[in-house]
Amino acid sequence: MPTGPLPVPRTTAGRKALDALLAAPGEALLALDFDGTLSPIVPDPARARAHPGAVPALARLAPQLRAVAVVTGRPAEEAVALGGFAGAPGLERLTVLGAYGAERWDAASGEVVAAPVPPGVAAVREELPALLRELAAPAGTRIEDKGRALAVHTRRTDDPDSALEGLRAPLVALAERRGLRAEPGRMVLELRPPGADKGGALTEFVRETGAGTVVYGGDDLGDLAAYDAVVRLRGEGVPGLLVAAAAQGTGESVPALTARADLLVPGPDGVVALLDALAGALSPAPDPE
Ligand SMILES: O=P(O)(O)OC[C@H]1O[C@H](O[C@H]2O[C@H](CO)[C@@H](O)[C@H](O)[C@H]2O)[C@H](O)[C@@H](O)[C@@H]1O
Repeated sequence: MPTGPLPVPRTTAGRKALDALLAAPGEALLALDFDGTLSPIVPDPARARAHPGAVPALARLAPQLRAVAVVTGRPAEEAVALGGFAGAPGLERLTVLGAYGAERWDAASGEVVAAPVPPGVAAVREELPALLRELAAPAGTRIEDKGRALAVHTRRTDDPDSALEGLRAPLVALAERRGLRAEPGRMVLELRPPGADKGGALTEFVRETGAGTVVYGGDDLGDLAAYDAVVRLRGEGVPGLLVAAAAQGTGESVPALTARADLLVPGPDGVVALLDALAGALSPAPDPE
C-alpha cells in the first residue's frame, strides 16, 4: 500500500516521542480513541463504523509494537463490533478499554471484563425520559443507553449546541442527585459513574505492558484525561506523542484538545494516513530491484 511521508510533530516533546517509537517500536504503546478518531462522526451513534482503512493500518502496525489499545467511552463490546476488531488478522493482541476504562476486551481471550454498574445508573435510566419530556427537549434529542451510562445526544436537533446548553443544568442536577457525573462531548452529555476516565485506563495499561513510549490519539473532551496521563508519564521519563484528530470544516474541533496536541491530523482520514505512514516507516516496502 502506498504511504505518505511521516508528519513532523510541532513540539519538541512530540518529535522526541516519535523518534523513540521509530528507534524502538517494540517498546511502544499506540492508544487511540474510537468515535471521531478511528471512526468518522455520523448522526446516529449506532451507525458509526471504523474508517475502512483503520483495521488494515492497525493490523500492519500492531505486530511491530509492544501493544495497541482502543480507549473509548463506548461499551467495550460495542466498540469491538463497530470497529470490526474481533478476529482481524494482525490484531490478535488488541485491547479495547471501554466505558472510559470500566470495561476491557482482549482479542486474545475474546472476553469482556467489567466493573459492577453503580445503582445510580438504573435510577437515571428510569428518570431521564420523563425529565426530557418535562423540559420539552427539542425534537431529535436522543438517549443512548450504554448499560453503565446514559448519553443524551443533540446532534439530530435543529440547533445542537443550544439544545445541549438548554439541557445541561437539569441533566447535571439529575446526575449529581444519583451519584453520577454529567460529562460533555461532541453534541452529547454523558451521565456516567465517577471513577473511570481514559487517563486512569491509559496509565494502568502503560504500567501493565511496560511500554517505554506512548502515542495517544483522540478528538474530544473525554480524551483530555488521557492527554493529562501522557504528560504525567513524560514526567516519569516515558516519551509521549499527543495526536489530535481535528474535525474538518464542521466547526466541531475541540480547542481544549487541539491546542495541546503535538500533532494535528485531519480527522479519521488523517489518523489512518498517520498509521499507514508509521507502518511504512517501520517496514518499508522491499526495493523492486
Ligand atoms: O470515546 P469515544 O470513542 O470517542 O466515544 C465518545 C462518545 O462517542 C459517541 O458519540 C459521538 O459519536 C457519534 C457517532 O459518530 C456522534 O453521533 C455523537 O454526536 C458524538 O458525540 C458515542 O455515541 C458515545 O456513546 C461515546 O461515549
